[in-house]
Amino acid sequence: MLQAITRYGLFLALIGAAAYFFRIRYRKGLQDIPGPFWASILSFDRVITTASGKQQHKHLQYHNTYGPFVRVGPNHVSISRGEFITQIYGIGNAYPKSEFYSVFDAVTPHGVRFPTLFSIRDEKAHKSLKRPVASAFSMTSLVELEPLTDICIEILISKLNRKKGQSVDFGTWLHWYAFDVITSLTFSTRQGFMETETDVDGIINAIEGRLVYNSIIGQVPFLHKFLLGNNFIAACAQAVPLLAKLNTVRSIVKFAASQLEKRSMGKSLPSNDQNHDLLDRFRRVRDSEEVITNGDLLNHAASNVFAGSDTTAISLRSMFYYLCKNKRCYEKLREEIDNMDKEGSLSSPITFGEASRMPYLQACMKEAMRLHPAVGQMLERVVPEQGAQFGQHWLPSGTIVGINPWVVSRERTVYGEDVDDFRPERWLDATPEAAKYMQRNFLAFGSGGRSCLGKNISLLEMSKLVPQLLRRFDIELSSPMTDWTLNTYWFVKQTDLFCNIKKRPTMEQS
Ligand code: HEM
Repeated sequence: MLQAITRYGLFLALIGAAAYFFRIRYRKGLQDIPGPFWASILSFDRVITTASGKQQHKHLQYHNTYGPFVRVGPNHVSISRGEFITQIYGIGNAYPKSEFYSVFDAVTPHGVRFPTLFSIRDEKAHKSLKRPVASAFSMTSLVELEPLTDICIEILISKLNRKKGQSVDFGTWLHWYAFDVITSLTFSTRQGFMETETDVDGIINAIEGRLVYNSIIGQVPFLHKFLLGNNFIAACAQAVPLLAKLNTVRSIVKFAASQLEKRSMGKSLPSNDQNHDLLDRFRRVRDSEEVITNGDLLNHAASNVFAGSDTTAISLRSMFYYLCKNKRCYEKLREEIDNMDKEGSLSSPITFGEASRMPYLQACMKEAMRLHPAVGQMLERVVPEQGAQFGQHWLPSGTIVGINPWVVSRERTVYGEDVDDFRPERWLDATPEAAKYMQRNFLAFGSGGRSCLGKNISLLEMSKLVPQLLRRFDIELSSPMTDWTLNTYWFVKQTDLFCNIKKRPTMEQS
C-alpha cells in the first residue's frame, strides 16, 4: 500500500515537473527563439558558463550556431545585432536594468545596503543620483585634473626605467597605474600601488573576489538574499577562507570611506586649491543650488574605486597586446608619435590635447576596445509592460534582453570579414556613413542613459599613457608565441601579459 502511494506520488511529481518545464520551454514569445535546450528551461546553464569564466566565448559560439537571437535562459534573450542598441538602451526608452544588477548594490561595514549609480534600477532615483556629479566627469572638467595623471605617468616611467633587461608583468603594472590614477583623481590620495609595487590594502583582490560572486550569483539573483546578501550569512562566511575571498563588498566600501575620511581631514590635500579633485567637484555643487549628501558622496567614491581601475587596465593591456602582436601597427603608431616629437609639438608627458591630435593613436584605442571590450557579459535589461517587437520576434513584458559587447563588436555585417583582426585603419578609412554605423554598434562603454560615466577618465588616462610609453620604451612580448590568459567575471580580465621593456633614445628631457 505504502509502495503504491510512493509510486503514485513520484508519478505525480514527475508530471508536475514536466508540466512546469513544458510551460517554461514554451513560454509565449520565447518558444521560437533558438538556443541550447537546457538553457531554455534552467538557469543552470548560465550559472555554469559564467562560473567557467568564459561567458563571452560561449555567447559568441551560441550566436554563430543559432543566429542573431539566442535564448540563453528560461527568460533571457541575447541579441547580437547593434541595430537594437537604441531600442534597448537608448535615452528615454523604458528598459530598466534587470535584477542581475542588484547583486552589485554596495554594503557599508555596518551591513547597510545601498544601490550605487551602477546598480540602481529605478530610473528616477538613478537620475537624481547622477545629476549632481555628471558635469565633474566631462572632459572639460577632467583635463583640468591632468597634472594628477602626469605624476602617475612619471612614476610608472621611472619604475620601468629600472626594470631594463627584465621580463616585466606589464599587465599588473598597468593595473597599479590605473588604480593610482583613479584614487588621485577622486581623493587626491595616490595609494602608492606603483611605488610600493603591491596591491595596497588588498583592494584589487577584494574587487576581484566580489566580481566572481556577483557575476555568478547575478544569474540567479533571487538567491543573493540567502547567500552573501544576508548579513548573518555574510558574517559567517568570513570564517571560511574561500568564502571570505568572495565576501568583500564591505571592505571595498570601507576602503572608499577611509579615503573620504582622510580627505575630509585634509590629509591628502597638497594645496588649498578648491577644485582639486573629483570630490571637490562633487561637493562644489552642494554650495550652489544642488545638494549632495555624505551618503551620496560615499556612493560615488565607492563607484569610482570599484569601476575605475579594472576597466582602464583591461583596455590598456589590450592596446599594448594588440600593438605588440601587430608590428606594422606598432611601427605606424610610433612613427606618428616620433613625427610630432621631431616637430617639437609634444610636451612631457604628452598632454591630452596633443594625444587627441594623433588620429592613428585614437583609432588604435578604439580598435583595441572593439576587439576586447572590458565587459564580457550581457548588459541585461527588462522588456517593459507592453512587451516589445524585435524584428520578427515579439517579446513579452518581463523578458530579460541584452547585448554582450563582445558579441556585437564581432558582427561581420558591421565590421566585415576581417572582424577578428586588429586593423585600426577600419576607423580611419571608412566613409563617414560607415564610420557612423560602426560607432553606433560600439558598445564597449555601454549606451544611452546608463552608459559609462567614467569613459572620459579612461580616455584621458589611455590617450596620455600609451604614446608617452611608446615614445620612451621599446616594448615587446616576452614570449610572443604564448597567449595571455582571459578570465571573465563581468570584466574580461587578462593575466600573463609579460613584456620586455627597453629604454629608447629620446628627444625629450628625462
Ligand atoms: C575603458 C574603461 C571603461 C569601460 C570599457 C567601461 C565600461 C562600462 C560599461 C559597458 C558600462 C555600462 C554597463 C551596463 O550598461 O550594464 C559602464 C557603466 C559605468 N561605468 Fe564604466 N567603464 C570604464 C571606465 C570607467 C571608469 C574609469 C569609471 C569611474 C570613474 C566608470 C564608472 C562607471 C559607472 C558609475 C557606470 C554606471 C553608469 C550609470 O548607470 O549611470 N567606468 N562602464
